[in-house]
Amino acid sequence: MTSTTGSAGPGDETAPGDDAVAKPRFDHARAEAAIRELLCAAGEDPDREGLQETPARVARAYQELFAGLYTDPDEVLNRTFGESHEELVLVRDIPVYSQCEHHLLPFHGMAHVGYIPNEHGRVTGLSKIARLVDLYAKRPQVQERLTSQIADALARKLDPRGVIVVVDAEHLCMGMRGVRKAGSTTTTSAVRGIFRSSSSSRSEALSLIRDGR
Ligand SMILES: Nc1nc2c(ncn2[C@@H]2O[C@H](COP(=O)(O)OP(=O)(O)OP(=O)(O)O)[C@@H](O)[C@H]2O)c(=O)[nH]1
Ligand SMILES: [Zn+2]
Repeated sequence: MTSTTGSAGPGDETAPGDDAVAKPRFDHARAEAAIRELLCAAGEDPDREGLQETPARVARAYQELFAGLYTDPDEVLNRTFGESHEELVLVRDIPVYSQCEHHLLPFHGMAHVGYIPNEHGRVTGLSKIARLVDLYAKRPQVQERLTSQIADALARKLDPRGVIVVVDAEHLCMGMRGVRKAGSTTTTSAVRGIFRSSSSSRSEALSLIRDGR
């Protein structure tokens, strides 16, 4: 099994029993110590009653929020099946919760993912598309990279005629701090194949994404 993240990344250790390829995993003890240290740095007392279990809780939360670092995207898309459908398949309004890699604050919104299968009609289960979005969202991210990683994984595994991905999201680092523009949203798109070369295919998909018709 190959790792998705190469050699760099948090918890960069070999999982027990996997001596063939170094597979990164979340280092819970290290994360817990770091959260305790952060509380100290903020002038808090990590031993006061309300905070005693916080480092362990936050470490568990981050293990979940960064779970996408430890899953191979190719595994998610390994199960495909033949279905003679050579028109658009579009999954709209997939909820996205990610963390901006600059501030480790959430950005959240919706992803819309469409593709046109190739002439062999290889399609994937609809849930696998939502799993793919989750996998790339659950890691320190920027919205542009999230969008293109989803498109590239689908292009690589399904060899479709085209892929279109649109993500609309609000970044809390722009709302609750810094420039404080709560409610502003960012839209990113990535198009591959026919959606790049044909403006009419792209417009049709975009209007389905926006209006459902
Ligand atoms: N392009 C892009 N920028 C992002 C994303 N998430 C956060 N940012 C931006 O990353 C930038 C980081 O800017 P810096 O100047 O290094 O950090 P900063 O001083 O905290 O910036 P401010 O947020 O402006 O206070 C900010 O402009 C954020 O709005 C993202 O997904 N894509
Ligand atoms: Zn940010």
